[in-house]
Formats: sequence, C-alpha cells, structure tokens
Amino acid sequence: MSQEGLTEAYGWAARDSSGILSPLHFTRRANGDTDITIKILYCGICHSDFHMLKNDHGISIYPLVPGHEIVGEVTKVGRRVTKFKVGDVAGVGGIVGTCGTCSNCTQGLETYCPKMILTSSSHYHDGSITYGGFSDNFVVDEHFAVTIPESMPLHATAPLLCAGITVYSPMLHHGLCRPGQHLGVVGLGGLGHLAVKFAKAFGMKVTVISTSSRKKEEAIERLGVDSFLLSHQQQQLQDATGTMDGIIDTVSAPHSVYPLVGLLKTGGNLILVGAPAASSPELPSLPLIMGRKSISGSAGGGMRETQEMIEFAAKHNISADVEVIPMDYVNTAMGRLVNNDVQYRFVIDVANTLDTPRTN
Ligand SMILES: NC(=O)c1ccc[n+]([C@@H]2O[C@H](COP(=O)([O-])OP(=O)(O)OC[C@H]3O[C@@H](n4cnc5c(N)ncnc54)[C@H](O)[C@@H]3O)[C@@H](O)[C@H]2O)c1
Ligand SMILES: [Zn+2]
Ligand SMILES: [Zn+2]
Repeated sequence: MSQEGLTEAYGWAARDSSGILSPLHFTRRANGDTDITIKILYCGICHSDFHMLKNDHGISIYPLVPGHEIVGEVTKVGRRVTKFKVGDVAGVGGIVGTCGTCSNCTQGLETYCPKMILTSSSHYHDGSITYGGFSDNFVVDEHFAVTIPESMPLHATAPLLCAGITVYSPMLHHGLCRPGQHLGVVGLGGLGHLAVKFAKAFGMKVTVISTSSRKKEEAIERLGVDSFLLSHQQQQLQDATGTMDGIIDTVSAPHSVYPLVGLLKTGGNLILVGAPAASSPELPSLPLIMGRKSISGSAGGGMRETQEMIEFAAKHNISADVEVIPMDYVNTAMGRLVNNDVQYRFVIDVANTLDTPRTN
C-alpha cells in the first residue's frame, strides 16, 4: 500500500491502439468498506479485450490493462463485506460498478444500467480509471464479485465470468433452455463452445454454424454437437431452413445475418452477442415479418444471474476448454486469437508467471 492508501499494482498494459502489451506499475483505489482485494490467480482472454486494445469501439482509455475473466484469492475485506472472508476464491467479470438505483439495477440487470462501469478502461465512481485482470491484484466492490465453489477447476472457470454468462443469460431470458429445443450457435470460439456446453446441459439439440470445416470433428466428437453447418455451403443451410428455436451469434467480425434468419422456426430469435467493430449492414425485414422472427442483442449478465450460472456450471461440470499461458505470451496470444487459433480460450496463469514487480 502506498502512503495515500492506494493499492500498488503491477500488470501488462497497452499504451495505444497498436494494442501491444508490456509491463506497467500502476495504482488501484484503496480497499473501501464494501470492497475486497483479490490476488489474481487466473485471467481469461476474451475477444472483447482485443476489441478494447485496438479501440474498435472508440471508448478505450490508455494505458489499458485488459482482462475481465478474473479468478483469485481474497486477501483483504472491507469492514462491511458480508459475502467473502480472506482466503475465499472470488470471480470478477465484465463490470465493476453501476448506479445501484435505476430500474435495471434493482431488477438485477446491472449490465444494462446506463452508468455501468466496465472492469477495464472505464471511469470509476471516484473518477479513477479501471484496470483489468492482466495484473497481480484487483480491488472490487463485493457486489460485483461472485463466489466460486472449491470443487471447480479455477483456470477453466475464469472464462465463465464473461464468456459463460454472456451466452447463459440470453438463453435463460429467451427460454432457450428446455430439453428437445434446437439451438444454433454461430462461431465456435470462447463464447460459442460454452453456449454448446450449456445447451447440451439443458438437454437441447445443438447445431454449430461455422466457416471452418476443421472444427467439425472436434465439435461433434468431443463437444457433443448434434450437427455442423458450413455457413458458405448454401445447400446445407437450405436443408436446415426453419428448424431452429433460437440462434446465438458469437461472431467477432462483420458478417451477414440474412442467411441465419432463414434457419429459425416461426417466432424464433437470433441473438447477437458478438460485437464486431462494424455492424451487419442489412436488416432482413421481409424474412422477419413472414416468420414473426426477432433479432436481439444481449450484454453479459447481472450479478445474481452470474452467481446462478456458476452454481449451474459447478453442478453440471461445465468449464471452458483452455490453453493456459504465461503472462509474457499475451502478445502472441492476441495474434493467435484474431486468427482463430485457440481451442477455445486462452487463460493467463497470472500468479505463477507475472514476474516480481521491480522496485524502481
Ligand atoms: N455481448 C457481450 O456481452 C459480449 C461478451 C463477451 C464477448 N463479446 C463479443 O463476442 C465476440 C466473440 O467473443 P469470443 O471471446 O468468443 O471470441 P473468439 O475469438 O473466441 O470467437 C469468435 C468466433 O468468431 C468466428 N469468426 C471470426 N471471424 C469470422 C467471420 N468473418 N465469419 C464467421 N466467423 C468468424 C471465429 O472463428 C470464432 O469461432 C467478440 O466480438 C466479443 O467482443 C460480447
Ligand atoms: Zn468478455
Ligand atoms: Zn443503475
């Protein structure tokens, strides 16, 4: 701790939209009465981290310490903290603050609060900048941390904090969680493979729609996907017309949604969770009208629902398929992430690979 009570921290940051990460000493706010401090053990790499590093959405603040799939050990608790004690394992996802009083907040829909504060690259209530989990520690209001059952594998649980809740929440909201229903999952990356796992745990039939034929065997044999459509094969799409109750689109690059709408049953919903830098150019009015279909979006999930998702995952042995990497591999990992060369999530072994902070 520094003299002002701020928390000294050390991590990896980008200085500009080149997105290149390198070590940085910085300070976090002091641990307040309702805050916990976490020693970070693992942090997943979400494609949103890449979008933020590159300022794809025009909201990035540099230096930028990414990382919002954080699992760690609680090292300090404020005097009004009730949910955690020192030594517990805590998880933090995409948001660390809200107004607490609007209709979204009071319904547990924190990610839709107009004053929502992101875990990284946002202005906190006190005006300080938020820095993410590519770092040794984290200070967070306990409301924005969830408890992690001890039985869960911590490295593979980290991605549930963003990727997991981002697909789980819209599935629950749209009632796409019942045995026998048919879910389409577009893009088999970090979010996509977890959508498959949750859908299979709900007893659904799952079809993956992908551009990459090399993912087919693994998807069917290991993830238990029921069928696999190549998005550029017109006949395959044609044959699947009108068969899906819902589709979760996790694609990180601009793409056409027109062919996807045709796959939905009457009343079906195409849920966009992928957040490309540029939006899809078309709105397919007639296909939507003729099938009473919807296209919707969804952002992460509220804190109550995130805790529920963790409990559900623990009960059904759901965790991410991960490649654990050292901190100094992050720049290479970012390059591989954009080239779709990861099955299916990079997770940084922060505690064991972030070198000891220098004193100067
Ligand atoms: N809505 C939210 O709250 C939320 C939360 C987390 C991530 N995201 C966004 O979701 C997207 C996916 O995140 P992720 O971490 O799963 O990424 P990822 O890189 O692990 O997966 C992206 C998938 O999209 C596929 N893809 C990429 N370009 C494509 C193209 N041109 N056509 C078809 N498929 C293509 C890739 O093969 C991969 O399967 C990103 O845009 C990310 O920012 C949104
Ligand atoms: Zn994310
Ligand atoms: Zn609010």
